[in-house]
Amino acid sequence: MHLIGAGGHAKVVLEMLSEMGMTVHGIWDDNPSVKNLLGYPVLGSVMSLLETNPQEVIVAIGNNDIRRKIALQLRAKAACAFSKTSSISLSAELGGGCVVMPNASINAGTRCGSHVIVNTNASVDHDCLLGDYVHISPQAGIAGNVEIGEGTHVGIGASVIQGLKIGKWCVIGAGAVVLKDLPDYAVAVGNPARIVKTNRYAK
Ligand SMILES: CC(=O)SCCNC(=O)CCNC(=O)[C@H](O)C(C)(C)COP(=O)(O)OP(=O)(O)OC[C@H]1O[C@@H](n2cnc3c(N)ncnc32)[C@H](O)[C@@H]1OP(=O)(O)O
Repeated sequence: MHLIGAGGHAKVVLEMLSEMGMTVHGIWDDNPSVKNLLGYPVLGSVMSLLETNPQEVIVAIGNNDIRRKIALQLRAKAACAFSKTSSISLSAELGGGCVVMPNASINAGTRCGSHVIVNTNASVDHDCLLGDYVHISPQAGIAGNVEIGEGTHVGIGASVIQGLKIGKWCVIGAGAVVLKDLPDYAVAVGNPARIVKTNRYAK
């Protein structure tokens, strides 16, 4: 197993992989000034890893758009990482590359696409649908039957009430309380959440 990314998010993922008893063969990052992660050496750039045709990789980068760009270049199996303190329903379905952090919950009937992050203490309740590259930040709460489109970032401590449809590549600000559907690319903040701008970087 190889780990792409050597930042803070990767550090938490690395600890979870070690808890799971997985052997990490190498850590790779495009920032040459990062030399090691938790005592593991950083071996080189992402491209230098991809040229070796690795068998199994986890893209441990918190930024949804960067994670997507790297994931699209992968031919290797995208591995998942789960904290032993996370709670994932047996009826939930997760795609490749998903990461579920300590004390996060994913309840019955929820389906996550690929490379989804459910961060520390976040709660995704029953029958939700999370698109590829979604990131649910620490302490965020997603009620039942919520649909969240590809690449959307739900900020730390935000809440989304039941049954809503959130578009793709949205950003929901820290602590926002979302009471209505949001269109694609919306950046929404506050309680109740209001759209303040458009997220253009991923268009
Ligand atoms: C383990 C980890 O670390 S996971 C990472 C967790 N990180 C997060 O959850 C970060 C979430 N990001 C935010 O909340 C950001 O503030 C964003 C993305 C919503 C907006 O950031 P920017 O695009 O830089 O916008 P900017 O800071 O210019 O804010 C625009 C307006 O919205 C307001 N605003 C921004 N964020 C919020 C917020 N969370 N709640 C209320 N108002 C907010 C600003 O005060 C500003 O208002 P003004 O125009 O009246 O001055």
